[in-house]
Amino acid sequence: MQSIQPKHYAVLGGGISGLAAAWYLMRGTPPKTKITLLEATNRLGGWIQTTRVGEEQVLFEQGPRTLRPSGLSGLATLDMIIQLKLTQSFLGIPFSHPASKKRYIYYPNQLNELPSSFFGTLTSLFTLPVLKGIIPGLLREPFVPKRELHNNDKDFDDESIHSFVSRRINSHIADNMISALVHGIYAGDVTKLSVRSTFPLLYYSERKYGSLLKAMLIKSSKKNNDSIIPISHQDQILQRTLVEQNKELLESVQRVSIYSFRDGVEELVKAIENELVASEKVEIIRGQAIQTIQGKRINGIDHIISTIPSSELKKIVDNHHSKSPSLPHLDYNPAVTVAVVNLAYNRPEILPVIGFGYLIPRTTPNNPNHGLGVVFDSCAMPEQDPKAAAITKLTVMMGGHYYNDNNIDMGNISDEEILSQAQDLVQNHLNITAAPIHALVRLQKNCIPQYYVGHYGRMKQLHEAIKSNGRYAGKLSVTGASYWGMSVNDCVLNARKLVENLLNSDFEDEKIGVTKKIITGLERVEEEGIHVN
Ligand SMILES: C=Cc1c2[nH]c(c1C)Cc1[nH]c(c(CCC(=O)O)c1C)Cc1[nH]c(c(C)c1CCC(=O)O)Cc1[nH]c(c(C)c1C=C)C2
Repeated sequence: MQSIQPKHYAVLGGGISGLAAAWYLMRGTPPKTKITLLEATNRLGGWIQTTRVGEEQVLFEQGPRTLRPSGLSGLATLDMIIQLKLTQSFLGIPFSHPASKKRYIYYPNQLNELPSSFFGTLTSLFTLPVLKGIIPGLLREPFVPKRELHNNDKDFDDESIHSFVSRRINSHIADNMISALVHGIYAGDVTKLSVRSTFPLLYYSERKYGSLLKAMLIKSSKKNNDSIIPISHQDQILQRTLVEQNKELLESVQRVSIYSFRDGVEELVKAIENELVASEKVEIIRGQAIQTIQGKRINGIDHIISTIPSSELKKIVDNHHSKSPSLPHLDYNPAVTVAVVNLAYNRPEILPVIGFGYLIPRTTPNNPNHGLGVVFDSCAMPEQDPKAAAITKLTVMMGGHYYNDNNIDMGNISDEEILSQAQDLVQNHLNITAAPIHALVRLQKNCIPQYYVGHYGRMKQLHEAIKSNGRYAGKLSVTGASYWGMSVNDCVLNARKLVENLLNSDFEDEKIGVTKKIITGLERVEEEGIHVN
């Protein structure tokens, strides 16, 4: 990464995307560069939040609790972790560990263990109520015709996850297994989320091979190195570079399925924050929400990277006097609120099963508290609680799309009420009647953006609109969970690529004399669209 003229960058938002963008700018720019990170609240990290409570200092994760080392985005985060010297604190869980292998679905009134091996799969295909009808569905799948492209509009070729799975397998699987999975990642509604943007592997398997099973078989043959999901040239180069630079670490994490740190995921936030605070280039301004970014040059700032939710960006880019929005689609997708309740019990064996946890599909009857799932935290990382070896820790997650669908305003519901809902849920599902020794309630407001059907097409139009907007072209770029992937890994990778693109475009402009490329942060749309047929 290289840039010539020192510039002043503003990064809006102090969640993981904003922190990562500021950190990559700090490392890639010349000495006199100024980087101002603006965060509306008084804390950094967004929904990554780790808290220790009580005398035993029990660790509670109120946001993401583990990261995955796999894929290019996993590699980007690992690379960052090495640079931040966080490897000493690294806690990896191998694939063979129950917290990796054993996941459950609560349906209709019992825990169904999901298959984790081929032989496991065979037996559960016949026995699990949640997988009823999967055998005829899978036998039929290779013969289901590929969906026609309508009006030849490749950008808006899309459907809901529910419609895709019902069409190719059957609606029982979509309603039960897949709706549960969607609760465990997006806290979202399987009938509204875009298959193309949330499960691109399914979407591109059909587009490329005409069938999910055919795609799986072709991919499992060792001769085939083609990726099903299109990979840009930039990503291929980055992948090769990161593998080359981190060979040793990659070898050591080969068997790791998920990981965190001794003091939880927030260690990553703190490590980035510490380096930013120590840098002369960086100023962090907290507790101040930015009101507007109109005007040619805002207080001498050359470029703004917005990582705040797109609906918040809309409020500050739109000119209140004009009727049409300055930039399209920024507030199209809603985000969902998740009630996260951490519970600790002073008994080691309170759970009926061991594993990662369980998910609750939309079809589970009797779900008055809008439960999405429960994580069995103490199964995964007991090392995080050295002073409380004999405890059981759970995290109950409730709400998500249910709050939006039922117009529930959680602002009026007290923490005591939310805690009592979570206790009610674990009593009904897990038969836990004991009182917890510690409990923590956090309403994570609008924490997960929902990529509704047509998201790809809208992002392409947004990309074009930023590029052609006289006010914002070359001065504003966007990244963060609102646009393209909401996992921690996605946020880190997308921030890295945006900063690399920005700095390379400055370099080309000033050194080589070519016309500066306008970077929006949504460059991925240019590559991906051409692969749809
Ligand atoms: C019950 C609700 C939720 C659980 N986790 C989340 C919710 C809403 C949030 C969440 N889960 C994942 C992500 C993205 C990746 C990340 O940042 O780590 C987010 C925001 C990952 C994830 N969780 C599950 C799956 C299958 C995935 C995708 C990839 C992976 O395998 O890691 C399953 C799962 N989530 C929860 C439970 C109890 C569960 C399975 C039993 C909790």
